[in-house]
Amino acid sequence: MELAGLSVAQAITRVYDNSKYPRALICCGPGNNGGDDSSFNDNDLIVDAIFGFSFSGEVRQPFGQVIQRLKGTNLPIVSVDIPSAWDVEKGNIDNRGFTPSMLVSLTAPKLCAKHFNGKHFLGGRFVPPELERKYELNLPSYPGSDQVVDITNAPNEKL
Ligand SMILES: NC(=O)C1=CN([C@@H]2O[C@H](COP(=O)(O)OP(=O)(O)OC[C@H]3O[C@@H](n4cnc5c(N)ncnc54)[C@H](O)[C@@H]3O)[C@@H](O)[C@H]2O)[C@H](O)CC1
Repeated sequence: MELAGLSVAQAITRVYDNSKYPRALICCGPGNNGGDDSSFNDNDLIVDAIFGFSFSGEVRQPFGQVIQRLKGTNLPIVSVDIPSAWDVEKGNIDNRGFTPSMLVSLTAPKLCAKHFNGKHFLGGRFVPPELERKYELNLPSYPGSDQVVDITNAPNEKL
């Protein structure tokens, strides 16, 4: 989990210069995808760590209010693993969620990432090679000791 968090931080600093975006609001949910909450005011960027791959169905309260606020914001949103309220496989069905500016997929992109066209990083550099082979994950190479790899222009069928 710490390595996943490091990946997210590294991906954000690649795209959002810390001098221009010094304050980030981290929106966290009840599962492993997050664990914190704060105010929307006085921030430059929002990190959406509300729901990850165990999200299903329609958003239950009190999270519905948070998703509505995120739908209305003009601030850039960086989603962790899954844009919250998106169907994990089908994406933003019935426009229930928002479209983030950037997505940091962890371990491997989930099917919903096929419906995302913004800046896309892969993080979570902790998959043992034998598991990668067993599940035919076909993960891209991480440069040097980087914790993230930019997969914005990677063809969907290769992920
Ligand atoms: N397991 C791994 O290999 C790794 C996972 N990582 C991160 O963990 C999340 C998945 O975590 P998990 O706890 O399984 O699920 P969520 O974070 O999605 O939280 C589930 C949480 O949400 C509630 N919930 C589900 N549906 C709804 C709904 N419709 N409305 C309201 N609330 C809902 C549910 O009850 C639970 O409380 C994964 O995506 C990664 O971000 C890391 O990558 C490390 C490796």
